[in-house]
Amino acid sequence: MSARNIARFWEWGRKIICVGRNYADHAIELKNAIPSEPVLFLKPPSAYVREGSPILLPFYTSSLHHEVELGVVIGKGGTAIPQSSAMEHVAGYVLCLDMTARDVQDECKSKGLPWTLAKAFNTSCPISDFIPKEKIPDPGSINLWLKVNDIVKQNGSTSQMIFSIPYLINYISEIISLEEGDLILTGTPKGVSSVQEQDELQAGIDGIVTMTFKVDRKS
Ligand SMILES: O=C([O-])CC(=O)C(=O)O
Ligand SMILES: [Mg+2]
Repeated sequence: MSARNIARFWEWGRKIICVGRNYADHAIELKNAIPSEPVLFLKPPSAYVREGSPILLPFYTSSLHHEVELGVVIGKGGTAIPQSSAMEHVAGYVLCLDMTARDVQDECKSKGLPWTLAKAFNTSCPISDFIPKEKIPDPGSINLWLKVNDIVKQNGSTSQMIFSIPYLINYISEIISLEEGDLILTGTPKGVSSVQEQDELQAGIDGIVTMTFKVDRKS
């Protein structure tokens, strides 16, 4: 049997752990409090979608939002990983979209219900090609951007994150053990907005990667 290739981690069926409200400007735009601890939720591996396939609008939303985020791919698992060695557990990165049915999330929030329908549906996690760790020596100071139909909507630096990548790896792994092939979505900067059928989403990390996805309705 050939060794598994971390560059195709999305095929392994591992978990996707998402951090919410990790940028103050995005917490403020949605009128949420700035968190004192990371806000966590999960997506299943069936949320992955790769370039060439569309992002499918769930039938139950009329406000599908884009959230561009840096994804951290775990290369070495662990429990209660100390911050000081956290980066040794990182294999690389991907650019991600945390697609969110915002109207459904608002309803869940008002009823005190979990965000599963808003965040975890099929194609809710578009990802770029795998970016080896060496290509991003300082993941705490890169620029993420997203355009809808060529109009810039999001443009933010990971230096604005409230909780750093080592902090998040330590915090998460105290609660949920991390495994090789897991992905951590680190939160979105401000500028989220809703997309429609046939819109084209383009996103990138300056100088590193770009990706393009079309929005479609399930036929
Ligand atoms: O739904 C939200 O706004 C929380 C979230 O995922 C983020 O901040 O990236
Ligand atoms: Mg998000």
